[in-house]
Amino acid sequence: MRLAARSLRLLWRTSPRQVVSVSVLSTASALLPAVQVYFTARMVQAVADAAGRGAPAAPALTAGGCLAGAAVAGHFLAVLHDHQQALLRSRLPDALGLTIMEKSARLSLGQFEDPDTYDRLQRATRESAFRPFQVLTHLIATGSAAVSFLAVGAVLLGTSVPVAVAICLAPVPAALVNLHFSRRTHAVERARADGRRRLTYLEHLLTNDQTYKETRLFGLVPLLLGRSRTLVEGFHADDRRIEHRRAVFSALFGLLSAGTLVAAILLAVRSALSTGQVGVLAGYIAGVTLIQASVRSLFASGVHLYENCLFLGHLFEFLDMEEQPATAGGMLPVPPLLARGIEFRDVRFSYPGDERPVLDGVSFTVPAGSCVALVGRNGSGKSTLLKLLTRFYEPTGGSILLDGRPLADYHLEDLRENIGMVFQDYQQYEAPVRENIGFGRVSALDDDRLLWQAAVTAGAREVLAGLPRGLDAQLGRWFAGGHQLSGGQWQKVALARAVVRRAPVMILDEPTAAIDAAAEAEVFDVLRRVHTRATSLLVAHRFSAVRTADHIVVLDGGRVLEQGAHEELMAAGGLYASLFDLQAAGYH
Ligand SMILES: Nc1ncnc2c1ncn2[C@@H]1O[C@H](COP(=O)(O)OP(=O)(O)OP(=O)(O)O)[C@@H](O)[C@H]1O
Repeated sequence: MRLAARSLRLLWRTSPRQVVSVSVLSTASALLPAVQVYFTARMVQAVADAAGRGAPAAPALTAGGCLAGAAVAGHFLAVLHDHQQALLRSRLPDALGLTIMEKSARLSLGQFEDPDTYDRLQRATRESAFRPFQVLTHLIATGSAAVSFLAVGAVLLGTSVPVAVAICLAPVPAALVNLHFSRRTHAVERARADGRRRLTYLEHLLTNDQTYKETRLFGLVPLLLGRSRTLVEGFHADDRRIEHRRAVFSALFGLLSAGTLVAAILLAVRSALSTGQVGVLAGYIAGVTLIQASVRSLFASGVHLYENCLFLGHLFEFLDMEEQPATAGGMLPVPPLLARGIEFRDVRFSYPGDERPVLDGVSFTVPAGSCVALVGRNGSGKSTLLKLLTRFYEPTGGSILLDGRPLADYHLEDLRENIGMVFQDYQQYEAPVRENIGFGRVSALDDDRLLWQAAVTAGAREVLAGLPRGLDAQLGRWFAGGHQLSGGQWQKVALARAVVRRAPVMILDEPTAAIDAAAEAEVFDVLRRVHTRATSLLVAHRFSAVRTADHIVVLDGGRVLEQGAHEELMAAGGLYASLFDLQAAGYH
């Protein structure tokens, strides 16, 4: 009931007008069977009286007219009902899709990196497309069936109470069978969350332009299709088993109601034969059929309502997920220029649900206005450190200080607004160049001069110059007229996006990995000249990039192994020197 009430609230918020009209129209339609029974009995009796005893024909015609009127009203009510229902059906999935997007926007990166969130998100997305609408439909069907049942029951009350009771109880066993199988279906669907996720991933691999080349070149398509088929067939085999058993049990128990119906009709015929009241018999036959139908519909829609509410629980489970706690921070604004810089003080970190320390007492300083490079083997914790600096995660120990104050003292949104960042896995927005750069500073989306400046600083001048519509050229292949850039060109655009922010803190995670060596040197040169006052943290594997930094910190296994200027580290002959020599040897 709680779920049904919550579903109704959800529907109400989406389209209050349609919810009211569909409910009113359904209730009105539900009263029609009682009207039908009443006037059928009146009409048949009046016809019998007119034919047998010469009574006037007018009452028969009036009752017939009312019956016809009820039929016409029923027709219009059905048309209106279908119209309102169609409006609701077309509106609901999109509105709920938006609700899911809004909720997703409030979740943390930690939640997004957790497979459990994906299970919930996927179930919520799947269910939101049609379940709330079905909840409403079945709720209305249940209500309408109850109204019909009571109304027809009231008309029939004068006939036979025991038969009416028997008719009402007959469908109960079949309904219980259905209830049992609804629970089974729900349990099975819940247990296959992992399989569903795998199937979605396989679908992504097989239907995505970015995965096309690898999957075709490595000949993975038959393998991936085979795996998808196995999963789908497994799901269908389970569903088939449940549905077969549901059908067999429903058929067996349904016989009970059919038997009762036959018995009730025989009773009615016998009683009419003894009293001669054919009108009552006609009303009785119509009523028995209608009451049987409404009781069956009451239980069937009740069971469906229950089933849909269970599934809709998935949507609520997602909507109820705890929201990003990190938004709770201090109110301190970030200064337009750092005075002291950034200090990592004994920073420790493990990912949620994983005991292993990824950062184990990291301490170093990025003095204001300087550029510090983070170097280390794959998996040494460089990107994780950046996730902490941007407060996508909180350190499990130690602290990060910005101008001497813990990060948590700053307003989270303000902190992020004051960081210009190029991510290792930066986005390639299927949007015009203007937005690909301007998303770094939404207020500058229409400021062509600023966007061009950022493009020039990031070495993307030629990229733009080569596009027919300049800033307004669409990028990517998803939408009409799009231009596909090369990997390096995309990266320059991503760099421009970070530059346009004009932030006091710049974080560059492999910002030039895809850019050719000549362009890389130029990019760093311009960056240093333009961003003389920004405090920067640079992660790079290429030593040509690392050498441009003022200070270098070498991470290994989540600890600072060594740090200093390039020459100092080379002289020390440690990991840095050996990695540098290894890379230099590659060029000889
Ligand atoms: N979301 C995550 N959940 C659990 N463990 C993670 C997650 N992201 C990274 N790790 C683990 O944390 C460790 C450090 O990863 P990180 O990405 O910080 O390394 P990195 O130094 O940036 O590596 P690379 O040079 O390959 O980019 C790795 O062992 C990785 O498996």
